[in-house]
Amino acid sequence: QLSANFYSTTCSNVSSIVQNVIQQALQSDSRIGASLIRLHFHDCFVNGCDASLLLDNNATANIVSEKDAAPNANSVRGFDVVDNIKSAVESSCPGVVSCADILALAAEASVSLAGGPSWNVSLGRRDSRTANQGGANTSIPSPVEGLSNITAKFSAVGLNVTDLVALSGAHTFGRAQCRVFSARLNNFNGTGNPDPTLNTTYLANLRQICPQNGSATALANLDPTTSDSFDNNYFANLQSNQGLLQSDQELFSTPGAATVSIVNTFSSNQNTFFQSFVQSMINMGNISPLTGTNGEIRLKESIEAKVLTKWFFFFLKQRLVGQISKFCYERIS
Ligand code: HEM
Ligand SMILES: [Ca+2]
Ligand SMILES: [Ca+2]
Repeated sequence: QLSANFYSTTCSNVSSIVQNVIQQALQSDSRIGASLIRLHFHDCFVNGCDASLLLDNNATANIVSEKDAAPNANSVRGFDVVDNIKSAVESSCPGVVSCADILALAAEASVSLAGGPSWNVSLGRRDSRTANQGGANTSIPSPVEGLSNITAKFSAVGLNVTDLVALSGAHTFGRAQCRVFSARLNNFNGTGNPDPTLNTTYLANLRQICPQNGSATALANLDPTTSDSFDNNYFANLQSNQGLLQSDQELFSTPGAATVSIVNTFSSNQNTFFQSFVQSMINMGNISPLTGTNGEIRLKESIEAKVLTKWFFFFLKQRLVGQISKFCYERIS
């Protein structure tokens, strides 16, 4: 249903608009690309890729925001850049491009700007009028729930074990807070010892970043070797017991798991990883999108902007629209 040329007549340069805003944002925040691809992931796993994640709490509209679900609260970031992207897209192509497609395009741009593969993003998703906080709590994998549960959560949205390993490769960039992996450092599962699948030098480094009475929100690189580049080093890290999250290391260290040989393949051949990653991003981006006349194209237009449109003050309208900041965070009907 989705198609790469969905906006070819209505917003033909939408990809480059998105890419330019992210390139700008990267100047002051080397982490932002990682944060943006994660938004697409956390959106797609809950009610499909429909920008449900972006809706803010709103009692009158009956929205209980997914942003406050456990996997997202004090964790997902990058909404200000989503704002800037929507704003830039609106000033070239008013009212045409969905927030859900912006998240998909931002994910691709973030990967390619970090040195990873580029691909044609399938487009035509529309935005939800609902959010599902309960769904976000149950459907998004936790880093401590074990490989079989995580595999089941991927399977529930139509993704297989190859998708799981390939997409986990997104942990080749970005950061994680001490609180999501510190259980591995000292008293793993009540053993009184650290996780035995942690490389000892790496363990010592992590203990420095996350001392026992230190800040739970201190940050470690998900990829200790090439922290901001999109490459296949993540898989070599797993082979040397340097996966940061329990869920990362289990892909390689679970005896007999189907994921082990896939990690080995991706570690030995970056091209194979890149090709699989692209295919799996397309698979993830296809999770139950709203299309046709379902959903809406979110845009919080001010009353003034609507009146001005009526009176054909088109340039003024565009300027006004450019000044509204909450584009993707409220449903419009
Ligand atoms: C396989 C199951 C997965 C689990 C359990 C998981 C878990 C996590 C956790 C716990 C964090 C750190 C959050 C924090 O400290 O605030 C994180 C960060 C991240 N995740 Fe995942 N993740 C998974 C899959 C994915 C997938 C499929 C993608 C994208 C395709 C992805 C992309 C990222 C990125 C890029 C970051 C860093 C974000 C930043 O620096 O802002 N993850 N993940
Ligand atoms: Ca969603
Ligand atoms: Ca890397």
